[in-house]
Amino acid sequence: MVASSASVFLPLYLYPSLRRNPNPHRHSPFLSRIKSSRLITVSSLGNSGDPGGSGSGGWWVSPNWLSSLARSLSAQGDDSGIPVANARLEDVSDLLGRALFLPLYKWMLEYGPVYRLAAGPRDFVIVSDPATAKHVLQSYGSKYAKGLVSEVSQFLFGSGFAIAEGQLWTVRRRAVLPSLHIKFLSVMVNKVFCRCALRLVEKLRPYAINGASVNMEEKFSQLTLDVIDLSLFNYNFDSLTSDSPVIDAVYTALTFCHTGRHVDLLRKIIPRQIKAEKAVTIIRETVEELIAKCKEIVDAEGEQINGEDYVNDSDPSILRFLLATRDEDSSALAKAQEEVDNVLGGKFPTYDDVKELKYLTRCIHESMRLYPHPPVLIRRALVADVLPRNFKINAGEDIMISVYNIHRSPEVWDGAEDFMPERFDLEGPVPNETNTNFRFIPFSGGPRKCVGDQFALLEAIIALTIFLQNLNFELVPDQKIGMTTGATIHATNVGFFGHYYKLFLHFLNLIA
Ligand code: HEM
Repeated sequence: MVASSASVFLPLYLYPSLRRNPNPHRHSPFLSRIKSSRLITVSSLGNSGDPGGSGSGGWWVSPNWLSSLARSLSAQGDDSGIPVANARLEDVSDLLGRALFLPLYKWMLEYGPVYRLAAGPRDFVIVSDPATAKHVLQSYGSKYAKGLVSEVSQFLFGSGFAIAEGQLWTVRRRAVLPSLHIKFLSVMVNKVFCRCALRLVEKLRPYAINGASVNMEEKFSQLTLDVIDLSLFNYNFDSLTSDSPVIDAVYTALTFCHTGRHVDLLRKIIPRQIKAEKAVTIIRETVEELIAKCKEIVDAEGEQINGEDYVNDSDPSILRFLLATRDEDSSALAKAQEEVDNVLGGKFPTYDDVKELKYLTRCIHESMRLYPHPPVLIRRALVADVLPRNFKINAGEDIMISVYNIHRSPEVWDGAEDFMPERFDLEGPVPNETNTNFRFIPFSGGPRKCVGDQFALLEAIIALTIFLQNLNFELVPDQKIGMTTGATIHATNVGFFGHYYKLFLHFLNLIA
């Protein structure tokens, strides 16, 4: 029998940033009104002395202009049947400046699982209902496209796979899928996942010995970058032990993408834009170099892979997690740690061991349910459509599927806010969009579902296993940990407060 002491985890996140963009298909009279009026900017919304108040104190527009606008729009013959959310200024500053998904959740409770939101000169239909999400995600290509996400990410990714549409995307998806086959993943476990996780444990060991606290969000991000670089490109950025110009460039580009101010003419003048341009050049050059290197290896090896080795695209999984903050989460991780000790008895995890780490795997799923890494998915209607609840959608309309809302909706889950790994049957299949009927969609669903889901889940399981074998984590008390949106979800207050943990060495007590 094995006994152990404990600590805990939860997720990290990645997702596209949003940017408003005029919809040419609807409401053009209002658009031109908005463009010509001196509207307050998003950043000034957050610094208001009178948010949502009477309109005194220097506001150029009524504090409730969004709601008025939305109502005027629906009065103009909107027969969609979709309720319009009454957005106030303070909500909108949250929406655009901070954790995008939090006001969306509030409005779901008020207006139901499908509602319309006027976010400045653009309106979105927000979807928080599994059946509607399924309809939209599965109709990619025939009725829906990526739309806005592709437009705003072009600066960073060009016509890269994740944002490409049409034939270009089809060809790339067919080419990439086979490369994430099971044979590749099983090799990754030992060669990359274990290696990178152990390297991080070694970095953390002095903290555990000295009782110093550590910002774990930062460490997990570095670990992920290392894993991706080494596994996908066979390239060692070693971001855990050195400052890499490429990693710097990635951060710079992503931050710039989040703020979303890319006006072509200004790129050569404004220092921040010049810096972002340089960062993108570094990334492109590095990636081109890596691709050339990979091509050489493939040509030299000429390896053939059997069809049955390929990862099934409809399988689910997950990436990684943060340390949890609540009592029930701590006890869940203590249980996961006990499972790790029992199953492995201190040896390194292998690909086959992962099947036995059932509880730990469900902890990861549960953390992905509560903290989905892209909390929203964006689509644009290619044609007019009718959604499952009989709501009508016009061609060109933007839809935001709130994964966060679906995952936390009291209509969808019992005890939606609670961390309960056992809600996913330990003996059943790992949850995915298919076997939960789109109630659980951390990796999206339909044709544009994540291709790295298996990779991500394996990485998370192996990393967490190795951490739990070696370390105990205890959250430094009284930290204000919040969430915000960027190119990835971030914890707020990190840097001074937030996500600091005290580490302790974990001793495996083998009792005969
Ligand atoms: C926890 C980790 C991850 C999460 C939560 C995640 C989530 C997602 C989601 C939600 C999408 C679909 C977006 C949409 O429907 O608009 C997506 C797409 C994609 N993901 Fe992931 N992902 C993760 C890790 C990975 C990894 C490790 C890889 C590569 C090994 C990867 C590669 C991709 C690619 C290439 C696409 C685009 C697929 C397409 O457009 O056809 N992801 N991811």
